[in-house]
Parts: sequence; structure tokens; C-alpha cells
Amino acid sequence: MTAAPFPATLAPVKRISLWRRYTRRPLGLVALAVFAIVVAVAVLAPWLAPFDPNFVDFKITHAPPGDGHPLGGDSAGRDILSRLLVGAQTTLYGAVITCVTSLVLGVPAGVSAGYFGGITDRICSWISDALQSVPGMIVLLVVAAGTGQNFTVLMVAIGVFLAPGYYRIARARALAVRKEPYIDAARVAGVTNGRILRTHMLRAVYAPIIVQTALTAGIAIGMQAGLQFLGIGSASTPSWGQMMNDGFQTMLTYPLILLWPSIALGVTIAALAFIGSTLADLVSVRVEQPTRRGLARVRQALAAPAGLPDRTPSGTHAHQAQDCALRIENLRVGYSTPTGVKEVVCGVSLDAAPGEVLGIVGESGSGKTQTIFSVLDLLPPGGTAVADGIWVGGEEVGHLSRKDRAALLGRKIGYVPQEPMTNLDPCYPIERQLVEPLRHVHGLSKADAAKRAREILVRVGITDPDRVLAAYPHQISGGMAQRVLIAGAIAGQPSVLVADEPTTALDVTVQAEVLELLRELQREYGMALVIVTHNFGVVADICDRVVVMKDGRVVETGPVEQIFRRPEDPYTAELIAASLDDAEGRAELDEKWQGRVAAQDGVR
Ligand SMILES: Nc1ncnc2c1ncn2[C@@H]1O[C@H](COP(=O)(O)OP(=O)(O)OP(=O)(O)O)[C@@H](O)[C@H]1O
Repeated sequence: MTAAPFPATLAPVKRISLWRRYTRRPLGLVALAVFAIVVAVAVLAPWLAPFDPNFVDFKITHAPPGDGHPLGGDSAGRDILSRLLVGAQTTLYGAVITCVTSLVLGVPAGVSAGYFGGITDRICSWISDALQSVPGMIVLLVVAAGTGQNFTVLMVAIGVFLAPGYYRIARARALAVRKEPYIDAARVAGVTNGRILRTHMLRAVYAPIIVQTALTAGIAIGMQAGLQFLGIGSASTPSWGQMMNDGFQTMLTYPLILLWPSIALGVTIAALAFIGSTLADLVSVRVEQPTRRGLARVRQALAAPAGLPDRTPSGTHAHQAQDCALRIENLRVGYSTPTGVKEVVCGVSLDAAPGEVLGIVGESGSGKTQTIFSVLDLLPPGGTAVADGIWVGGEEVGHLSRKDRAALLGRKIGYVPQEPMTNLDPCYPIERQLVEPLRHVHGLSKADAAKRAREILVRVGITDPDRVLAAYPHQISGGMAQRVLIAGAIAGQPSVLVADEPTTALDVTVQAEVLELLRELQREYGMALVIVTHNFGVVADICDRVVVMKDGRVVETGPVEQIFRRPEDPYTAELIAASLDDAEGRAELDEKWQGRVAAQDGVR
């Protein structure tokens, strides 16, 4: 049997690491640099501090900056700079203790609750809710009193109160991931729950947990400073909160004493907040939105004058321009990538007359959908199409505004998408999904729209339209869902109906029925029907003419019979052989089988 064509080499996929993407965010970089400086100061504080932070020199009480004390002296005559530097150590130590406590308590509990559900989930969620409803500050004061103001225990207690933040994130991610087929596959393969939790589940939660850690560290530093401001903590260990307390007493007379620790605290918390929000952007938004400059660059590259070997247009027209329901001339589609412009449709021309069924066929990635999406003006963000012309129902639509292009959908062009189930909203019954466009696109009254919806459902072969109208998408079969989508697409009696892989998600008997239905409707309404498919079997069933595409170009085009009997391009021949039950393939198999039987006979 002839193998399906497959590219000999694939371009390596370029993955950009989180770190590299982070370094492209200037604000995030500045925040990281500031935080790195705070960490370096905390680590090197014993060597950087010019004085013992607790050494009292009454001469510098309330002293302004200068005279060997760059930030002056505090109310007790201690060097402010030395206390600020050593205070950074206390602050970061406290933040680390809090984050580690929250992580250790929140993440395993959240992942287990999301993965196992049931009683584990109920118990963990109850504890998390209870922690959130307890007034934290009061409990912290009680803990401080009961532990002789032990700083480490206090920071652990703060960590316990912040653990629900981690718990909720980890549980939500685990709940989303536990139903994924790869988790079932791991279970079926005998992988233990412990290993699934350690590998798949933790992997799924790590990105939001990093973000949460940056934010939790900021919150922990703020809470710690608040407690120290209230006088909690050892008096002999300098801290920013204590310094603020000291400065607060003399705020009106010596404001600088309050200013320095406030700046240190504010800058550190702001740096952590910016680091957290930059990370949040990077882990949640993976698709970069195209910039105007990027789009202009793609447009310019696509419109560059022809002449290069790969810039010659491909495809031909079978009809006069005025006889076409759909006509595309020299269509190019491109995307901006880090390595330059990627052209995915390269100068495609094709057409379809009213009453004709045109098949666009090709392997996955050959550019069929991009061609059709260019006609429908539904290219994803970043996709840019340029063409010498796109005509629908005799009207040149390529130069219309986006709004006017959108107005063609449902009126001049109908579209039947690939996956019937995912193209119906699970939240609404079928009736609402059919009636809404009839009312808002075609201006029918509610009663007329309901009547028309019922009529078209009957027309597409649904025998119990009232039940289907009242049903939600999950209550009907895939074949029925496809009929509903076809009903929606033909409701406006368009001149062109585009069906993108209309049978791929359906079983064989339903496939034949759907193709037959499309053919009937196409004849009845006199539409041009464009079927996008990778399967020559579908082409043989229903199409009059076929356009064969490969790597964004038209390889061959012509009447179906001619293409089947005498494919000019070897790629077309390969596609036909891969799609159909070819005699050569079976002969090969028979030969192999006979060889095996003969070998077995010899052994006996
Ligand atoms: N958003 C995008 N960004 C960059 N390249 C894209 C994007 N969407 C599609 N492509 C590329 O465009 C090429 C053509 O894709 P297209 O979806 O048209 O293929 P297709 O022939 O319809 O195959 P399939 O039936 O598998 O969808 C592919 O190489 C694909 O990787």
C-alpha cells in the first residue's frame, strides 16, 4: 500500500524558555534587578553595615544624614543605614519562612483534593475555608503572646494563614487536569497515584504557583512589618517594621527616620508585585498578540513583487469571472514568527460556479483551512491575507471593511465547521442557537424565526424537530449536531456554502447521509458548495471538481473524473492511493500473506 506523503524532515520547534520570555519584559527585569539587590544586601549585610546595628551613640540621636552616617541616626542613637541593611535580612528570612510554610501546606493539599476529590476534597476545603474565616491578626497576636514573641513561629503562623491561597490555585488546576485523557492513559498504564501526583499534577500547577509565591512573599513582608510595627518581635533584632514604629513616634519632628524603612519596604513589596504580575502574564498568555508593525511587515512581505521561484501563483480558473459564485486570485497568507514571515498559502487561485461542488483536498497543514478562512475573513490573530481579488457571488469582497465582510457571513456565505459538538454552545438549547441568528442577522420576528428554525430542521432530515429544538447539544448525537449546523448555515440561503471537513467527526454511515444531504441542499438552492477535506473518498462521493493542495500551493486542479483517472502530479496519485482501497496495496498484502503461509508450511 502506498504510504501517505510525509515531509522527510520537520523544522525543529523553537521553544522559548520562561526565563528568556521574562527577560523581554523591561518592567519585570527592573523589578527583578531591584529584588536581586535587596537579596544581595540582605546576604552581605554583616559586611556592608558600617556600624553594629544595636550600637547606641547618643551623639547621633535624631541626627540628619552626614558625618559618617549617610542616613542619620534614630531616636535611640543607632545608625539608620546599618539597621536598614541588617533589617533586610530579617525581612527576607521571614518571607522565606512564610512562603515555605504556605507552599508545603497548600500545594500538596490542593493537588490531592483536586485529584482524589470526595472526602479528601471535602476535608481539605473545609480546613481552607475555616482558615480564611478566622481573623488572622488576632490569632497572630495570641500566637505572639503564647510563644514569647518568637519571630520564626510567628512567620510560620502567617504561612498557615496564607496557605489557602496556594490550596485554591493547586486544587483548581488539579481539578481541570485530572479529567485529561493523558491522566487516564497513565492510570491505565499502571502508573501509581503517587507518581501521577508527583509528575503530571505538580507539573500542571507549577507555573501559577511561582506567580503566587512572588505575591505571597510581598504579602508576608507587609504582614511581618505590620506585626513589628505593633511592637511584636525581638527588640535586639533590627527590622524594617520596628524602624517604622520608631520613626512613627517622631514622624512630625524627624520624618526621615520613618522615610527610610518605608522606602525599603515599599520598593521591596512593589518589586515582588511586579515580578508576580509579569510572571502571571507570561504563564497565562502564551499567544502573543500581533503588533501593527508585525502585521505590516507580513503584509509587505506577502505583497513583494513576484519573481522568486516560490512566488509564482498556483492554481487555475475554470470559469469566466462573471460566472463564478466564488473566485480567489493569487491568495497569500502569512504569519509573523520570531524567525521571519511564514507564508502558509502561496499564491492560490481557484473558483467555483453556482451549482458546482468543489473539493479542496490535501494533507494536514497543506493550507486548505487558511485558504477558506481568508475567504470568510476568519484568520486567527496574526494571520494576514493578501490577494489580487476575492469574489463572492460576483462581488469583490477583498477590499471591504471587516464589518462589511462580517455581514456577508450567514447571508452570502454559509459555513459548516469541522467539529459539530464543539461548535454548539453547551449552555443553550438548539432552538435558541438557531433562532438567534435568524432574528438578528435575517431580521425575522421571534415567532417567524422559531417557525423557520423548525422548517429548516425538517429540511435537513431531522424527523423529530420539536425534541431537537428543545434539546441541549449534549442530548443529541454527533450526526444530528452536524445537521443542526448545516441547517444554521443554509438558513440565509447563501450563494456559497463552505463545509470544512464536514464528515471527519462522524461514523461511516452518518458520513454518507451528511454528504448526501449537502448534495441535495446544494442542488435545491443552486449554491456553490466548497468542501474542504483530506479524504479523496469524500471527493469521489460528492465533488464535481477538485483542487489538490500541498504546502500552501495548488498542485493540480480539474474535474474529479479526470483527476482520478489521470492524476498529473505524483502527489495527487499518492493522496488518492492513501485515501482509497487501492488494488496495488491489497496485492502487496496478499503476496506477503502467501509468503508467510509458505514459510510456515516449510517449517512443518
Ligand atoms: N495561527 C497560526 N500561526 C502560524 N501558523 C499557522 C497558524 N494557523 C495555521 N498555521 C499554519 O498554516 C499551515 C496550514 O494550516 P491549515 O490549517 O490551513 O492546514 P489544513 O490543510 O487545513 O490542515 P488541517 O486539516 O490539519 O487543519 C500549517 O502549516 C499551520 O501550521
